[in-house]
Amino acid sequence: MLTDRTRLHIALQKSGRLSDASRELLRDAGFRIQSGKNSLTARVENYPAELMFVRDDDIPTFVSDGACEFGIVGQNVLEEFALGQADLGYDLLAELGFGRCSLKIAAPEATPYDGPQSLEGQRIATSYPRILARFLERNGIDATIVTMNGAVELAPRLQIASFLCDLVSTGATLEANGLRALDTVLESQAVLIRTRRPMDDVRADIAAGLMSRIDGVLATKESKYIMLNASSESLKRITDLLPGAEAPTIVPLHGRPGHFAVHAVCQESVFWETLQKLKLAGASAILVVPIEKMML
Ligand SMILES: Nc1ncnc2c1ncn2[C@@H]1O[C@H](COP(=O)(O)OP(=O)(O)OP(=O)(O)O)[C@@H](O)[C@H]1O
Ligand SMILES: O=P(O)(O)OC[C@H]1O[C@H](OP(=O)(O)OP(=O)(O)O)[C@H](O)[C@@H]1O
Ligand SMILES: [Mg+2]
Repeated sequence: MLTDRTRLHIALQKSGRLSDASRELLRDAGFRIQSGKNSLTARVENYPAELMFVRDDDIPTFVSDGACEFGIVGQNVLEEFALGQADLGYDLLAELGFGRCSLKIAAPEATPYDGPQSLEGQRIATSYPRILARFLERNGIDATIVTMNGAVELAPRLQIASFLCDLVSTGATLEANGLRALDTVLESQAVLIRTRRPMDDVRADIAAGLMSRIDGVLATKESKYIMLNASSESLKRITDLLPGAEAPTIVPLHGRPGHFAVHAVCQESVFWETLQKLKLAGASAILVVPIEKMML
């Protein structure tokens, strides 16, 4: 099938850990997606873009080759791909905040470990041989890498290797297999990538529109609108405490001389600790509300 060159193509994982959150991100950006889960492609009804549902391992290749202009993939998969390339064919545009996991060295509970030197001369099973090879090289360790495509946690029981290097999130899979995490090789989350292949002007415009909407969604995810009251003496201390807020709006409170309402967009998470500090600094009637849309 020839792809439609007047539309953008976005590669997403078909079914797996990143599928739902990838679609949700696009929906939050206002893109209406037509198809159900079993189709291999879907049109965006209200934007000249088409989604291609593929295995996550293929996403870096499709984007580098320009078959898809954009892709959403885990940094672990992207890094493993990149380490096998002489030149990169994509740019990393944004970290998306989901699909967080770590690539960790693990071994059966009783295996002693005093840092990477304990791996010297050992066999380590992994689906990420290039990332593991870099970790070993950086630590000056000589070990044998055994590449497996899945079920890496079984390697010690099968006596294929005494250590493994695999993705860990909650640690439940390691625990269920009598394993313990020993070292972190890579921290990962889903990222948005764009091809380095040149686009014609029309598609470059469509791509810029898509990016601006996604940037908006990412900015609103962390951002909150904060409102509070403060006296003139506490204003400076309070505005200094507002996380990631530029130029708050400060207006006098009607009928309360020397008192002000402070409104600000905070572009970082607002934690309970921050609210407590604001209160101690003299703020009252503190409200934190989510922001639905933002265009920067
Ligand atoms: N336990 C986890 N928690 C959070 N994110 C994870 C976890 N495991 C993996 N991920 C992230 O999600 C990505 C996809 O994981 P998944 O297990 O669905 O991949 P897969 O089985 O290789 O799928 P595919 O069929 O597309 O090849 C991983 O590459 C990683 O970035
Ligand atoms: O630390 P945890 O929260 O237990 O998560 C880790 C597990 O999650 C991933 O596999 P997944 O469940 O996606 O299945 P897969 O191996 O079939 O891809 C990963 O490969 C680990 O096995
Ligand atoms: Mg895969």
